[in-house]
Amino acid sequence: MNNQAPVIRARGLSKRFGELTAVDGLDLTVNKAEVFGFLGPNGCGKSTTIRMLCGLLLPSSGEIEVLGYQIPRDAEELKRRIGYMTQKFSLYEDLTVAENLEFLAAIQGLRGKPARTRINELLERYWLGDRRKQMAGTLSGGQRQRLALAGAVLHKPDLLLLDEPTSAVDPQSRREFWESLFELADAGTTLLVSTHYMDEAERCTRLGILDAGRLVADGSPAELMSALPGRPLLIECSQPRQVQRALQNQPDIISTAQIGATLRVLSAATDAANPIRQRLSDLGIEARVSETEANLEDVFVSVTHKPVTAAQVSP
Ligand SMILES: Nc1ncnc2c1ncn2[C@@H]1O[C@H](COP(=O)(O)OP(=O)(O)OP(=O)(O)O)[C@@H](O)[C@H]1O
Repeated sequence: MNNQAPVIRARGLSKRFGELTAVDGLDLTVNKAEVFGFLGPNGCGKSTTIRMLCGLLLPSSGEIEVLGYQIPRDAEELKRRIGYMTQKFSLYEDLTVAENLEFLAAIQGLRGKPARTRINELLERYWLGDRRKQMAGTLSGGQRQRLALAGAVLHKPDLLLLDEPTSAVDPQSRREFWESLFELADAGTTLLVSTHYMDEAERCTRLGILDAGRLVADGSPAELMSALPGRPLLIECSQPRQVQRALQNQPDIISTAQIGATLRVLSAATDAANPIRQRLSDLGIEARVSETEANLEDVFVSVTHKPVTAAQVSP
């Protein structure tokens, strides 16, 4: 494979389940050593896309090339070169930490000293050295995901596909997990990670936002934020709900979200502050309106027209 060739290249990728189009004409390119984030509302087609890219699910139409392999035709060869991990713990709960990795190594034909060396290295790297004899079923959420990651990279894959790997873990474990992902990317592994969390999305080198099976934004977090149409504004007031009602259904207002006593408003107009000040003053509402820096939540709301839920915002 030529070094310049993308690691993942999908064109016109679609998946239909009966009447439902889960993935709709997706064009996607992921380059070597990128940490490509897949962000999108529930049910927008992230898992379905990842499963097609791994060769686990047949597309209804479209072309996929991963690491130079045509998928689904070369899916068996591809499996040896990729790691795949989901939020659901897929290892054996009644085997110990070390036994799980030994089992995976044996399946991949890695035995004896090379297997022991690699397993010890992974147990150290993923802070599981003192847990090697513990049953996997008794590990904490964060430890389970670190074990699953160790299992997914045991055979040193060139590409790692992770489907919401941190959904079931606490914020501290999520940060540690992401440090491990960056170590892998630094060593040349390409990563595609789906997530619900904005703080994780912000850390990706490039992001694709999916909505109803379509790619509605693609770029680095900084590029997406600078391309945001219109302006985010902060409105400080004593009655944010009253202000929210006053601005709802106004032309140019894309979204309003209450954060404590402040209202965050996204407006499609470039000079939105003055008309808003005027409208609130006409209604006799006292408020301080100021422009603010765009963040990824603004991008998400503007391209999907869906609110960001509390669970998606960094704790
Ligand atoms: N095997 C299946 N049969 C029928 N419908 C399916 C199947 N798999 C997925 N879907 C539907 O396809 C759509 C996309 O699902 P998918 O799991 O890819 O979304 P997602 O973006 O990963 O969602 P979430 O963030 O909630 O995990 C959903 O409406 C889902 O119900």
